[in-house]
Amino acid sequence: MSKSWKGSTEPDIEKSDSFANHGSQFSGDTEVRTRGQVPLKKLCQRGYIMIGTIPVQLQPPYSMNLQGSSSSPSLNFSSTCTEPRSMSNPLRSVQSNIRVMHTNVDKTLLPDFSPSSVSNNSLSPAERFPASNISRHQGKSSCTDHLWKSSEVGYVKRPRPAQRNLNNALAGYKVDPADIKPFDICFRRRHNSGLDISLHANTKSYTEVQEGVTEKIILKPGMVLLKHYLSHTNQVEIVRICRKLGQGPGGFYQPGYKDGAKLRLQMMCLGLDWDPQTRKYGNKRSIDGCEPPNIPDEFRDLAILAIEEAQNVSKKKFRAANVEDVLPSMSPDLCIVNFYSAHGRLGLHQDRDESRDSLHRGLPVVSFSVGDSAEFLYGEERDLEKAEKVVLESGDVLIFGGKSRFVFHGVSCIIPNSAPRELLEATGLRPGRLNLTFRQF
Ligand SMILES: O=C(O)CCC(=O)C(=O)O
Ligand SMILES: [Fe+2]
Repeated sequence: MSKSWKGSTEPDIEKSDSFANHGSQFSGDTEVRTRGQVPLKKLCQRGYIMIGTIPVQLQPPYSMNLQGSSSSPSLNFSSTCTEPRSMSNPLRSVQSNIRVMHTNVDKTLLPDFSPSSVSNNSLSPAERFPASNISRHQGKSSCTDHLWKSSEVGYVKRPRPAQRNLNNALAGYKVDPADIKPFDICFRRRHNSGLDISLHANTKSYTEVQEGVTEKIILKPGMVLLKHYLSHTNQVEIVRICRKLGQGPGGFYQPGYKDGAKLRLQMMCLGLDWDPQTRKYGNKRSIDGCEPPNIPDEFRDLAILAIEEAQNVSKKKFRAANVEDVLPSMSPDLCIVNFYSAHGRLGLHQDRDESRDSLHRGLPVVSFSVGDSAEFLYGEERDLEKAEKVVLESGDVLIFGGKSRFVFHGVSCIIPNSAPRELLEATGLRPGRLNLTFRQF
């Protein structure tokens, strides 16, 4: 998303109590973000003293980056999501056209709607991300904190906070360990499903709510909803992989804005990092210098197949000589993964932080929903009164490109206890919703 979304109009943001102490962890100036070694003299200028050869930080944040708009009109969703909703689809048999995802993982939210964000993209992709930088790293993390290691079961050992802070300070990054502590989207005792699932007491079974051929709904030209497109196997793998990546270097964290407000979700970027403060993409994230994990091939393949499916239905509907004019193809090179807990939301926004070329061509955003359902709003204007509403359920894929690339959209609420029972039993997923949005920079 061009997370402008999450930015300025975000109604669900909460002010961090610890803003005074931690706000600038996210908003260092460009010097602070300088990659590689920071000259010791500069460290001292920034509030470090030297003890022997070790620079020690005296104060938290030096400079707050307050440039640009940090606030915007607040939009209040009048949420009605208090009850589980009945799922709309009748019983169907499992669709066959979705590949079962492989289990090998090659190691590996959000935008701005202000018109100015497009002008931020005035450089070509090549200028902003030279080819050498945009290629994904293979296997190894280049996180400044080289002590992070994945264990076989997918958990990570991290260095102690003091060591981590020192490493990052030396490398020019400022990290508040509280903001990057590993976030596990699943309950740890996943095999004790009786205990876990009791927290989702009203969950429905797939067999009650879906299974079957994908229902394809054209919401607007270029905007297609594929109901129940992701198979159970796909969804389980998505949870499993996101869980693992989310706890490693470059994994989930709760992002914040320049003004210290926090987004009401956990976010992780794959392929390229998206910075909610600058609304720009980059190869490393500014909080701790970690490179985003690669987009797993399985995810990419599913996203591409979903676009083809949406193109097929669009072609029929609009009798287009060239379906690319209605809904262009896209090869994802970045993915923003959001985990919304029960109270997660996302304000109305447009996704427009991708490259000028990508936006100009209307290359689509592909959005996967897994877990609890969400009330999703969309419309031509940033106006809640005029917005249309659709419920996105676990397994749904939403695609918006072409003329709908700049549609305003947001999540007004997460519907409690609406995740499929089998998914929870297979994964131990916590209450909440996993959303993956794929784009091409
Ligand atoms: O969670 C969703 O369905 C929407 C996410 C979104 O709009 C974004 O990440 O830009
Ligand atoms: Fe978005």
